[in-house]
Amino acid sequence: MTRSELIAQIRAKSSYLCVGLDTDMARLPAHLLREPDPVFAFNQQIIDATHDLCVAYKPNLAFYEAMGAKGWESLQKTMAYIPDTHFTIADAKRGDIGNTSRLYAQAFFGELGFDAVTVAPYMGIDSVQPFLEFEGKWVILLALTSNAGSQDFQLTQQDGGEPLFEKVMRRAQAWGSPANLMFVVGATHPEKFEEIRRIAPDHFLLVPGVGAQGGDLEQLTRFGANEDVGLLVNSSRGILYAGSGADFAEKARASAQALQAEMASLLG
Ligand SMILES: O=C(O)c1cc(=O)[nH]c(=O)n1[C@@H]1O[C@H](COP(=O)(O)O)[C@@H](O)[C@H]1O
Repeated sequence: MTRSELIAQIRAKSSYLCVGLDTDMARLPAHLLREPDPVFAFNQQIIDATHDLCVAYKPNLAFYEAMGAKGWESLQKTMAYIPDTHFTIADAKRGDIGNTSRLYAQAFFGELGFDAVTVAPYMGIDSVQPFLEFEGKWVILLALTSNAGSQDFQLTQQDGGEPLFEKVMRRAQAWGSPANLMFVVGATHPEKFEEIRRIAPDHFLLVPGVGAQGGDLEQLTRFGANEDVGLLVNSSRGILYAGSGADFAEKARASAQALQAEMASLLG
């Protein structure tokens, strides 16, 4: 999906919501465990209940890989079920020597057909470039993550006083463009969004950390939105597990709807 197609979807739906498909077997409603593929059955109902409210889906690979070959099958079926109108993100946090990154890119973009993959910047340009070389696909580079451990490296000051995550954002802008590169910035750092927009005014930001991790949608939108909106805000557990019974999909919809309604009002 191109940048302008993504922006058109956001405008049409007044939504920059990404639903995280972190589908955990241990948290599925009991009645679904009788299905031949409970993970896919759950995802199907979540997608049916939320597709008009969101513009993106982000399966987190760990939840599928943990189930071996069966998990991979559930992921393939889920990808085939997500409507073409939606931006799809493989949350895989990959990155390796170029030779290996090329095959990760083939797996997520070629084999599974995702629009985007999350990539760790730690190994530098040649670990990221093979993903960027895929025509029409996106890298979403980890910049400032939502977890407490973001203090350990990302927020440490480099020579010249800038934190490491800012150096990553500045340097990576020479590798890709706003048409194929986004950055991950956690919703748990609302005070950083103003500076981040000075560094990267045009790039989309994938913002996880609202819902279960407590990030504030109003604040991150006020400081993080640009004239194209420029945000994809993810919620996983807050939507998927809003209910735990037979009505889980209705509860998920209500949770997604509350976020979308707030987004619509913030977009004016
Ligand atoms: O890359 C990510 O998506 C990500 C980056 C980050 O800094 N923090 C973060 O929580 N995530 C992912 O975003 C999702 C957040 O899930 P919830 O906290 O349940 O909404 C999980 O799939 C995380 O792996």
